[in-house]
Amino acid sequence: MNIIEINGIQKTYKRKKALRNVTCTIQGTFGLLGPNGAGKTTLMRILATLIKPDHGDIRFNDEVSWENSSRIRQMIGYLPQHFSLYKQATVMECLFHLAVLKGIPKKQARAEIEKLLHDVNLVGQEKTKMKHLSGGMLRRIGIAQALLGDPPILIVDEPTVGLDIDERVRFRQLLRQVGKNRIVLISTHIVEDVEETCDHIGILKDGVMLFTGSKDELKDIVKGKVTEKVASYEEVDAMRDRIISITEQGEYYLVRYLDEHGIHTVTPTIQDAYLFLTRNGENG
Ligand SMILES: Nc1ncnc2c1ncn2[C@@H]1O[C@H](COP(=O)(O)OP(=O)(O)OP(=O)(O)O)[C@@H](O)[C@H]1O
Repeated sequence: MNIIEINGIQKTYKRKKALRNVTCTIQGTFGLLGPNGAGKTTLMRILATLIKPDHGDIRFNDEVSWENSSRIRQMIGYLPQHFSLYKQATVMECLFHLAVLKGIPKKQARAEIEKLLHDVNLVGQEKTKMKHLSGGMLRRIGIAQALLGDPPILIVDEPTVGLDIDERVRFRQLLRQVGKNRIVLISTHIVEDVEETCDHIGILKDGVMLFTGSKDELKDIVKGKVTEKVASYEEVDAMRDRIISITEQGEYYLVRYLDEHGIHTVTPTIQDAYLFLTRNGENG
């Protein structure tokens, strides 16, 4: 099984510490979840070999060092947060150009692009100009270009930002499907992205990796610590630092909140655990 081992990565911009001694293992479909400014894009860009860390090392399958960037680049497909290329070109022209840049022989490129367009459900759009694609279609073309050359690692930064609900659902399904036979690393601040797409989760805040593990392991952290009750406006106000969600019920509110000593606890979700960790720091 493919595996990326990240060991003691640090990165500072001027005086801002963006990553502090990040150590973790990435395999399967891995969702990197964190609030704005957590350091997600910095870690993605380091993994995509676009920037270098100040300290630490990364290895792929225990053999290839990330310092061998030309070898690593051949193994990575990368979809940055803002992907929009060659607006005047057609889908086929754009993908063909990128395939040639990736070193795919011209004779093979067309057949590979046709297969990828099938995989991302965009058959029939070969002649559509890039500027006429919807946000969701553009993200799917982004995945197709990242998969040119069939890399064993796919890195996707903030995959569903700017997509409508339908497109989000379809895009998450696509990521699941392409993650069947490669590492897919997704960075996001949207809990549903990792919930529906990833088997493994990492939670990053202020440059510190607070958690890595499975979805069940994450939920276990808040087992017995999530409660629901009907409360008045005054009660809601008093507990506002611990609230996860509020639903209006006539004059009252159904409040879901974190309570270490809760009596009537409910089954925790990934969102509960994420809020617990990012509000409280390491291990709560
Ligand atoms: N080129 C840069 N120069 C200076 N500071 C930077 C630079 N890039 C990022 N930072 C800072 O480093 C920290 C981490 O940024 P990063 O973009 O990696 O976080 P993020 O989790 O991806 O956040 P977002 O979701 O908002 O993009 C932030 O405080 C950011 O302001």
